[in-house]
Amino acid sequence: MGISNLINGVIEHIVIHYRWVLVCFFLLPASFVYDIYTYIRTWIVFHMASAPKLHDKKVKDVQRQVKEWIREGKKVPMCTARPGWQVMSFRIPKYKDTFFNVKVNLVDILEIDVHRQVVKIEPLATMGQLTATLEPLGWSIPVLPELDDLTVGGLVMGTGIETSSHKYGLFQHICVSYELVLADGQVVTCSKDQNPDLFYAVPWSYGTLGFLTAVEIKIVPANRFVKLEYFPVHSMEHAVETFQKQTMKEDGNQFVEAVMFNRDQWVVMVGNMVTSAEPGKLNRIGLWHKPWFFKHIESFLRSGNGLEYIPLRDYYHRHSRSIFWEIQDIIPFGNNVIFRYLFGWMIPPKVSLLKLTQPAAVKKLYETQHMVQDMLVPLTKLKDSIECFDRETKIYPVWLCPFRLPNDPGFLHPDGNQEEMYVDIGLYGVPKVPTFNAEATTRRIEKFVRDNCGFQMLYADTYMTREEFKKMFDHQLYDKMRTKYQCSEAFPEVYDKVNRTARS
Ligand SMILES: Cc1cc2nc3c(=O)[nH]c(=O)nc-3n(C[C@H](O)[C@H](O)[C@H](O)COP(=O)(O)OP(=O)(O)OC[C@H]3O[C@@H](n4cnc5c(N)ncnc54)[C@H](O)[C@@H]3O)c2cc1C
Ligand SMILES: NC(=O)C1=CN([C@@H]2O[C@H](COP(=O)(O)OP(=O)(O)OC[C@H]3O[C@@H](n4cnc5c(N)ncnc54)[C@H](OP(=O)(O)O)[C@@H]3O)[C@@H](O)[C@H]2O)C=CC1
Ligand SMILES: CC(C)=CCC[C@@H](C)[C@H]1CC[C@H]2C3=C(CC[C@]12C)[C@@]1(C)CC[C@H](O)C[C@@H]1CC3
Repeated sequence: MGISNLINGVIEHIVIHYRWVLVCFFLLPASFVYDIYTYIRTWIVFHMASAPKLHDKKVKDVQRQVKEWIREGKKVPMCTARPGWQVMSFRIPKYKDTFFNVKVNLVDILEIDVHRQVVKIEPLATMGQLTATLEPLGWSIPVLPELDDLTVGGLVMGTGIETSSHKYGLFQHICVSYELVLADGQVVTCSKDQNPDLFYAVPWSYGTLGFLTAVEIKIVPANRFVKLEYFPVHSMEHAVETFQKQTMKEDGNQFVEAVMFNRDQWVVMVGNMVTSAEPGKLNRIGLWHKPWFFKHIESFLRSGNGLEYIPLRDYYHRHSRSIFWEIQDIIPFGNNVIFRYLFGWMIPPKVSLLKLTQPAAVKKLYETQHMVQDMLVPLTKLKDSIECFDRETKIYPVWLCPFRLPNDPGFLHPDGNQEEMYVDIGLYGVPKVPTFNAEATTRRIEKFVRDNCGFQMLYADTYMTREEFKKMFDHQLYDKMRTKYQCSEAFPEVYDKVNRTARS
């Protein structure tokens, strides 16, 4: 007994402290091969131009599966068949094992209509795929969430945010129309003019109103570079003021974000697209040997204000290589210059593969001593929120990204009756307060956010009760649509998919 405990302890120590061995020798090559596979597949699909032709056939297959569920007596609710390990969150949804799994394998970009300025995309197309497609054509989508593997479907049914959100809103606010297969198997299209109630109820519905089969998203002209200015600030009061000023600026910055390295050490960044770069100021931050972007940002705290030109796609995916700053816990020496030159081209390991291969000891460690949360609060509450999160977690760096929240119908709208500026506060990392307890701390933070008219992003762990959840999110329109489209047997409620006990 004593020996087996000792052996288990040693194994656990190795698994936790030397995870990089598995990651470097197996996951990085596997991620690389997987990327090449996706790249070749996409290339073939595009060059055979088969994607648009096959769309209707693929939608019919989704309808066929829903009708099969009806024929079989609607025994259990439905969900997509996308495996839980591929989902961009800490957790694996438990319901995937028991629900009726519907395969929605629609992975292509269908049409780029430059006259209407929209791109029509299938739900499993990823952000990496979209930037790779649109950029060479001189287009982009106005809000491009940065992790390459985020899917269009997940961002519509969940939510998406980027540094241009203070201008354009969340991912849902750049969507023009959705095509869905409903619980009775019929296909509907909804937009602001056609079935508007359904259109406003779809975002944040987490696949509980129907299966998404295509989305039309606005496109905007894209320039080659982002002129990025860095403003290091050394006091919280001044930093909050700078961040608010840059967000609300009259003539408008195209991109605004800030990274806090501790309560009083911030770097506020503002960017604008430009067609050319000043000589000597071009920085291709996406190259394999470049320092992790958050480390690069931190260097401005020492060197003072900065200005550089970054290729557009490198800017969009600037946090991808270091998975924000999560990679430092996985490959602690990964930012070492020798490692970067030798192996940087294989970085990052795929989030899905990290999830799939994480040993039980690592999972437990992340559950109890790690936090991944995005809290959306009114910009006017930024200082109070930071003080609360600092008191509760002392997690740094912290990501700050402002966004415009229009007063549209649906799951979330501002407290007053008019549009309001909000800010996403992203906490990713190891809490440094001795009192941290995953459930109790998160519940206190959730209460603070609710009391301040804020929202929690639901890819993260939510510990709220159903009543608290309904207080945070306005269910009126959602409930109406669930009744109208007979969803009660077909899909669970959002809460039943996202609460902590629904995910393992
Ligand atoms: C005119 C045009 C039309 C196109 N139409 C379609 C279409 O109808 N359907 C379609 O699916 N594609 C379409 N594409 C996409 C095309 O196949 C992409 O350009 C290709 O995926 C890679 O482009 P790249 O060489 O710029 O990628 P790179 O810049 O070499 O890619 C680098 C990184 O981008 C990310 N990435 C690239 N492709 C993907 C992907 N498929 N999935 C996930 N991440 C990826 C990965 O992180 C990858 O490591 C179109 C492209 C063009 C130019
Ligand atoms: N910058 C950003 O904005 C970031 C956002 N995120 C979050 O990540 C999540 C997206 O991750 P991703 O892995 O792409 O998506 P997921 O697979 O996590 O999907 C999210 C939800 O959308 C539903 N869904 C997805 N596709 C369809 C479809 N075709 N029809 C019906 N329902 C669908 C899923 O339903 P089901 O459960 O049935 O599969 C699931 O409930 C979002 O919640 C987003 O907020 C994460 C990191 C960064
Ligand atoms: C920008 C916004 C709104 C959110 C960013 C969230 C991400 C930083 C996290 C979403 C899923 C997270 C996972 C991990 C790191 C942080 C995220 C990418 C891991 C890779 C950490 C290591 C674990 O072993 C697996 C995790 C899977 C999910």
